[in-house]
Amino acid sequence: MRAKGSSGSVSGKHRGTGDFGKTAKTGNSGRTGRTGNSGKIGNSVAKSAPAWMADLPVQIGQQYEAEIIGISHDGEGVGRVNGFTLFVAGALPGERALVRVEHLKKQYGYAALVEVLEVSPDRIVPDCGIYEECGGCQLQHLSYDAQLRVKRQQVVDNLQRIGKLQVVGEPTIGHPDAGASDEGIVVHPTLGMADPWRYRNKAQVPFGEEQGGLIGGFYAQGSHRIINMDECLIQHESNDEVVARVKEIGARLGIRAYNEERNDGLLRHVVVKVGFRTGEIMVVLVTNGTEIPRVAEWVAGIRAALPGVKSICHNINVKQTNVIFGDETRVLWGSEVIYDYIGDVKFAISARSFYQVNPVQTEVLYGKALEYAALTGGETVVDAYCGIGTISLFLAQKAGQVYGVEIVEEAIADARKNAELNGMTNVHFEAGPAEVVLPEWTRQGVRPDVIVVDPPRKGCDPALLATILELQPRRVVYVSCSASTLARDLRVLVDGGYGVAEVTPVDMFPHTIHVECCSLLVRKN
Ligand SMILES: C[S@@+](CC[C@H](N)C(=O)[O-])C[C@H]1O[C@@H](n2cnc3c(N)ncnc32)[C@H](O)[C@@H]1O
Repeated sequence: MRAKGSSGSVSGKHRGTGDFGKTAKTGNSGRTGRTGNSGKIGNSVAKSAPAWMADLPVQIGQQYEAEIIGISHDGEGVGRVNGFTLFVAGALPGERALVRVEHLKKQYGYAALVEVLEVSPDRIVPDCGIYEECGGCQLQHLSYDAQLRVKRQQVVDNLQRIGKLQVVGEPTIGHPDAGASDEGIVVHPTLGMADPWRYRNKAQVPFGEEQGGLIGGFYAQGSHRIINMDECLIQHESNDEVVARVKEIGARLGIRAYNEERNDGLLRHVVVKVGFRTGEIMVVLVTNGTEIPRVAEWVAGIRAALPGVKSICHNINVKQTNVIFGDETRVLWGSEVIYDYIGDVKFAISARSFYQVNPVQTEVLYGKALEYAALTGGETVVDAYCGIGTISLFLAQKAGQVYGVEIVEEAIADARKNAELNGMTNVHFEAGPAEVVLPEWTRQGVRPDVIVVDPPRKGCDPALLATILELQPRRVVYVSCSASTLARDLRVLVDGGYGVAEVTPVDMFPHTIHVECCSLLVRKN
């Protein structure tokens, strides 16, 4: 394909915007002409470029027409030019686009989207006014239906490419065990949200100053520069409301924001948590200092903002770090915790405790895990990587005995408190690495009928998978936030005698590229 001239400075995340006819120009790219001066950028880079670069079919600074054939795990369009792969932020599958190469590796490169020449029917104008600057969402320029399709396809691709697993064409409805054969895995359509907005129950907003005024919002992509934000469309409305009120009160009281470079100023972050089912709100002011001036006025102002405020806390973080919380949290007013429910299970949420951020979809995900576990009341279940015990307690409602293991001691303390809160006595929690604790339980005679795993992105420890294969539970339910490590681990379990009955992707984070999955494996013999 013929190289086109460079159009000059196009930078940032370009996602064609505006009214899409046959072609669309990029959002803030300025000059997007298809011809122009290709000299300077290409030539200056070429002088210092390594020798292998000259042999590639594309060159830095040059423009090309690319066919966009997929979407990467970072949400960039995957483009092909003369058989070479270019990642193009803002381009969508099915599009043809004019792109300018910015960075090259031996096997692939990165290009800026200059102009969309053939627009995908799934492209939409993002609803959010700050989508271009903010790194929070990656897929707002793709219709929600298409997002769900793309997420399912990512799971399928990973199962096939990494797991070397066979996926049957279109999902079928049947008994969960029906697919536990060699015929192939059923990957269901992604379970999405009826209303995929305002789903987050937690906001963590950094504060700064602009022209002497207090601002709060998000960090511009790849930097620690704070951009002011009035609303975030994936946050619960009350979180936006609290942040606005904190800005107002801070400005009125002349509070200085923390400056990371100079390590001075007071207000660092405001963290807001809201219980979707209870309506209870917690506000945490994180400061660089032990005292908040005129604290009573803060408390009164925040309480007046929303009737649901049940807890106002002060976290002290005097370290020169970008870690949000410091070690000490004080209650300024109200309760130390707020409460929320997942299904019928009640959870206490403190300033520091982990809690799933999309409670609506958490119920969908755990509901799927419960369905796949097929509990009848007497089973022994192990929940490995259990966090604060959310899945354990959800399953304990239908199981004989549940054992939960988690490496973070504080999370296990929360899990025990939550079991007590719900009067559940058939759960046992232990802190430690799952790959060490599960073999210990085995030595003590624990024989699980079902093992549920919900590991971090890196997937299950090989020793844990080996123990599962030794224990041979009838069912393994694998909850995953990374399709690639899921595929790798499923291959190990399949080689060890399990059939993958089915996989259900669940959209926990609409408009972002992330996808969670719940998979059912059934022992073959
Ligand atoms: C994806 S989270 C799952 C949390 C929980 N199941 C939930 O839904 O809230 C993964 C958890 O695994 C824990 N973890 C990481 N490595 C671990 C290990 N080797 N053994 C046990 N837990 C581990 C992390 O601390 C984290 O809480």
